[in-house]
Order: sequence, then structure tokens, then C-alpha cells
Amino acid sequence: MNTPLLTVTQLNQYFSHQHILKALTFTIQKGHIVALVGANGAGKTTLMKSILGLTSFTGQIYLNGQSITPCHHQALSAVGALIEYPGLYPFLTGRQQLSLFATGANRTARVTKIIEALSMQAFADILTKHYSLGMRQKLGVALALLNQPALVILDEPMNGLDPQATKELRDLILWAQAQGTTFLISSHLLSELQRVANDVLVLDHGQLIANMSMPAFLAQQRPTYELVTNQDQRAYQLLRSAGYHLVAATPIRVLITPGFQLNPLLQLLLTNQIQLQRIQPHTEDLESSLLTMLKTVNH
Ligand SMILES: Nc1ncnc2c1ncn2[C@@H]1O[C@H](COP(=O)(O)OP(=O)(O)OP(=O)(O)O)[C@@H](O)[C@H]1O
Repeated sequence: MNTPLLTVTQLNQYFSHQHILKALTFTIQKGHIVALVGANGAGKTTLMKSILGLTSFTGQIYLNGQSITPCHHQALSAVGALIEYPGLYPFLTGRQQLSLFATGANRTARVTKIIEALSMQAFADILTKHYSLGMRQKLGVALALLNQPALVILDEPMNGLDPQATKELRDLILWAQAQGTTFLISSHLLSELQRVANDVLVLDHGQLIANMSMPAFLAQQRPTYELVTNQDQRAYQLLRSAGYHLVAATPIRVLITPGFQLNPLLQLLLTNQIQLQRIQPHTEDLESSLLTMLKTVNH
């Protein structure tokens, strides 16, 4: 049975008279990785800050049955977070900083383990004032995961990470999930989120426009064939006049509707002396699903 770790009900947030978060209601299941996506300014960081009690809001937020408000943070001992840029002490090394924030049993062992898991050995003993953006980001993520919190909130955790570090972070997130950790992660690197997330929350202008499992989200898109010809513009006009449902022009993408058959389409191109250079089924990714969804809502 699914058990919610986090329950958010009718969450509203205002900056002066601007309505930023609009009546958000959702739950996050224990042990799930939840992707929080949306355009710039949609309200992702503000939502994360609200869950962390860092900004005023109206509505209810419950973590493990305990209420979170800007004045009541007790429940937050079970949360690790990286929001915007990690706040680091410039005159401590990464290892010293991790040791300072480590709580509970096996502290030294956990610090060593997280340094190894994120391949931070080469710079763990250097003062953080000398860190690059990627090194700072890794240390921020390490701090969020260090005390094995029930919920980890990561705002753009892949910022500044190279492909190798991004892969290490992904592996670490999946490893922590296997230990029972729940994640809420925002990122503009949608292909990365698609690889780890179980569920998706889509924010648009402060409203929750989708809340579903990742497979359900991706399945919303209907399949298409992608065509490349020697006369794409003519082919596009021809197919459109023939009644095909085209969802993109460059490259041409034809919707596979019920009863769709490829042969008549190929015949049509051939009889009009258009050469087909490439054809392939198009598999949707999170990015195109999201763009379609935002377009549908805003038009
Ligand atoms: N401290 C603040 N004072 C006033 N307005 C703010 C403040 N912080 C955020 N906002 C506004 O709230 C809205 C949501 O911002 P938020 O940073 O939550 O969006 P986001 O989805 O995280 O965007 P991005 O993807 O660019 O990080 C924006 O319109 C922003 O201008």
C-alpha cells in the first residue's frame, strides 16, 4: 500500500501582492523520487522553500504526520536539502564541513562514505573557498544526503556538474532510494530526471497542472513517425493536404492515429517524386511531453 511521506493541502504563497503558488494539493509517497518540473519562474524553488518552512505560506504541509509551518520546524530534522547555492564555510575543507554537520552514530564512516560515493577524495581536504562550481555543488548534495534523512529536497542538483559527476549523483540518488530515502528534485535537465524519477509534478505559473507517475506522463504523448525527405517543405504540404495529422515540420512528424498505415504514405511521396531519406518511430521524452503539456495549457 502507498504511504504518503509528505502531504501538501491548499498551499498558497504570495510575494507582496503577487500570487506565486496557487492552491497546490499533492502527496509524495514514501521511497519515491519525484521530479518537480516547470518553466523558469513557475514556482519550483518557492514550493521547496515552503516545504522547508523557509517562507511564509497558507495551507497545510505535513511531513510524516507532523505539521510544518514557518515557525514550527521540528519535522524538518528528517529533511536534507540543497536549495539554490550551497551555503559553505570558506575557511573549512569539505571534509571538515561534512564532519561539522554529521549527526548520530557512525559519523566519521558516513563522511568517508559520502566523499567516496561522490568521488570527492581529490578535493575533500581543500578549503571550500578554492572550490569550483561543480565541487561546491557536489559538497552541497553530500551535505543534503549525509544524515540519511527521510526526505531529500534538491533544487537543480546537477547545476555545474560534468557528465561523470552527473552519473555519480544519479547512482547515489538511486542508492539512497534503495535505502528508503524519498526525493523531491527539480531540474531543467529533464532527460536526467526521466532516468530516476517515479513521479512528476508539473508547475505552470504557480499551478499544479500535472501530478502523475513518470510512465503515465510519458505515455500521454501519442506516437509519431519522423520523416526526412529531399523536399521536406513540399512533403509537409502534400501530407497535410492528404489529411495526415502532422505535429512538427522540421523534421516532419506524422501522428500515428488508429488504423494508420505506412504504405499509402510512402506511395504518396513516391508518386510525387519525393525521396524518403530516413524514417523512424519517434519516442517521446520528458522534455517534449512537458512542452506539449505547457503549450496545451497556455493556448
Ligand atoms: N524573494 C522574492 N521576492 C519577490 N518575488 C519572488 C521572490 N522569490 C521568487 N519570486 C517570484 O516568484 C516566482 C517563482 O519563482 P521561483 O524561483 O520559485 O521559480 P522557479 O520555478 O524555481 O524558477 P527557476 O526555474 O528559474 O529557478 C517568480 O515570479 C519570482 O519572480
